[in-house]
Amino acid sequence: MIAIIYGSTTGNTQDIAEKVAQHLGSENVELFDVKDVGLEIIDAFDQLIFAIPTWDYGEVQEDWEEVWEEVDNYDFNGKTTAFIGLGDQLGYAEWFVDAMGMLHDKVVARGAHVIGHWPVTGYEFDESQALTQDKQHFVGLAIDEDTQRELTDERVAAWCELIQPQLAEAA
Ligand SMILES: Cc1cc2nc3c(=O)[nH]c(=O)nc-3n(C[C@H](O)[C@H](O)[C@H](O)COP(=O)(O)O)c2cc1C
Repeated sequence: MIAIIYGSTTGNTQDIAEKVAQHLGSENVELFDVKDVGLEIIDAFDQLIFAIPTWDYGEVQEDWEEVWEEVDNYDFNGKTTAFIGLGDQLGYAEWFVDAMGMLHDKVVARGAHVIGHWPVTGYEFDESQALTQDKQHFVGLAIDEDTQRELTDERVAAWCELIQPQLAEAA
């Protein structure tokens, strides 16, 4: 089973988490709102997808903020992990999907095996904390419901196809 753990203030990240669950097959996925369940469920899953929007100029979303310090208490060794970040590349071009990068860095430091890097092609932003070292990829799926909503469905579908074989391998 795959756990998708999300936080969402205005519902966009929840929508994307649900779309990803549909693509991966609802029978393979359990969805958790971090506001309701916290992080304890991490221990019960070896395949995790974290979904997090960025708020307030490069800050993590409020429900993630509540559990932020606790992330460091978990051991992610042996866990296959992917990330989804929501943001607005025009309105917040200097902080685009920063929170995804911040969460990624914490989880990687605790041993996670990360899958699902996603090309920066097709996005326009100035800076992001969620880039790989060569700056050619995001560390996970970047979704912009504010300015590129029309691209969301194809991005979600393509990203799910990308991660699905790696999830199957890890299962
Ligand atoms: C006040 C405010 C601040 C925001 N700050 C950022 C930001 O720093 N970086 C970014 O990429 N997006 C930013 N956004 C855009 C949100 O991340 C985006 O609307 C996202 O889809 C919200 O997800 P949610 O509905 O799951 O909370 C901001 C939006 C608002 C309204």
